[in-house]
Amino acid sequence: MAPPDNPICVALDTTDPETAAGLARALAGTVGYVKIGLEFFYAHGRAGYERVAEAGVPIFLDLKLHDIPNTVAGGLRALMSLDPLPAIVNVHASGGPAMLRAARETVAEIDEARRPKLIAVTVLTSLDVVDLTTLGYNLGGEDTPTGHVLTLARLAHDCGLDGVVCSANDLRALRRRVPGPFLTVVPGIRPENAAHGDQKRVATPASALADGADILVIGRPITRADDPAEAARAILDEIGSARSAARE
Ligand SMILES: O=C(O)c1cc(=O)[nH]c(=O)n1[C@@H]1O[C@H](COP(=O)(O)O)[C@@H](O)[C@H]1O
Repeated sequence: MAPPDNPICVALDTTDPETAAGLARALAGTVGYVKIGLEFFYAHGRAGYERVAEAGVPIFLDLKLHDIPNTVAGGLRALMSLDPLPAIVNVHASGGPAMLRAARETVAEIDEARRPKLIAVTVLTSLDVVDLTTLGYNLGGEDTPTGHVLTLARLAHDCGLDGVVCSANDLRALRRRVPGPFLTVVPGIRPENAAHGDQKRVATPASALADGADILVIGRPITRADDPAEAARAILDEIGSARSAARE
């Protein structure tokens, strides 16, 4: 799968439809995707989605489905009647192999040219090794969640999914150990000096791309800026400068 031309995906985490649609319009032409998540979709559903879609920016519909296979398939099938279809949809890899295959079969009902990419969330970027241990995961003495991310990524790959959501910290191991092409969508992105907020496993845009990210999911550092389009352009410039420096 070829990496997208513009890797920036902006998370429109708001319940205000004017704000979401206004951001999508302001960012059109500057970013590759916008992301609609739980907050906005629970508040405004299809109508809100269609309003954001009017800006013409491809949409990552981030609803992180996680349930029994039949329910996830039913939920995804309902989403496959959205117009326009999202470019990307996701489920939780920890829903297990039967659920992942059911999800894959459901999106495959759409013809290949229009079919949304289906990706799986591995370990949330808000969780660190202490959280995973609290949740009862045996990390085999490792001090990062990467081993668990790899297990879930291989599972998603073997079930026919198009890629994963993971942290930048997992990318090098993932690129070595999971065969490509496999889309890597990476949240927890923070430009130098930006507040981390609730994110625990973070990286700068340039380092995430250097380590193999295809898409960078960025919310608050762009949406809370005085001028979101300018903030997105500054991140693209930073990425461009880092790439030129790496080539020299
Ligand atoms: O699936 C996601 O997009 C996601 C997965 C993950 O592990 N971590 C994560 O932060 N996200 C999403 O990425 C966005 C990050 O937003 P900011 O922290 O504001 O940049 C939010 O919309 C999260 O829901």
